[in-house]
Amino acid sequence: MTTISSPDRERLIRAAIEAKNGAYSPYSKFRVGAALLTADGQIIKGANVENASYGGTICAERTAIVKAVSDGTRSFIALAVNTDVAQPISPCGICRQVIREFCALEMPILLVPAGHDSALSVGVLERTVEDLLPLSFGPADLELPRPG
Ligand SMILES: O=c1ccn([C@H]2C[C@H](O)[C@@H](CO)O2)c(=O)[nH]1
Ligand SMILES: [Zn+2]
Repeated sequence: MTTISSPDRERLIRAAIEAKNGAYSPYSKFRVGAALLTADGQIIKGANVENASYGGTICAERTAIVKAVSDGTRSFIALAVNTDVAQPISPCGICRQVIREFCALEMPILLVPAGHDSALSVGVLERTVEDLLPLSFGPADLELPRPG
C-alpha cells in the first residue's frame, strides 16, 4: 500500500466528511461524501446525486473522480469515503471499477465511519484498490495479444 503523510490523511478525511454536505439524496436519505487526494496535493470532493429515475443516481466516489478527470487531473494518491453510518461503508461495484480505471492497485482507500475523530483516525478502515477489486479487469487487458 502507498503511504500518505498524517497531515494529508487528516485533510482528506475532513474533506470526505465535508463533501457529504453536498449530497442530494432525497430518496435513500443516505448521504455519502468522497474526497480524492491528487498527485499535486489538491483535494477534490464529491457527493452522491440521486434521481427520481433511481438508476440515474451517481455515487459520491464517481462524482469526485469524474470532476477531477474532466478538469484534467488523472493522478491520484488516496481516496476517503464517509457516510452517516457508524461503521465503515465500502464503495459499490460500479464505483470500484471506475476507481480501478484511474487509480493504482496499491492506492489506499480510507473508509471513514460517522462520528469519527480524524485526529485519531480511530475506526478508519484502510484498504487498497486491489483489496476491494481483486483479479480486476483494467485498461491494459485491452492491449493483450489475441490469438487468431
Ligand atoms: O459507496 C457508496 C454507496 C452508496 N452510495 C449512494 C448511492 C445512493 O445515492 C445511496 C444509497 O445507495 O448511496 C454512494 O454514493 N457510495
Ligand atoms: Zn458507487
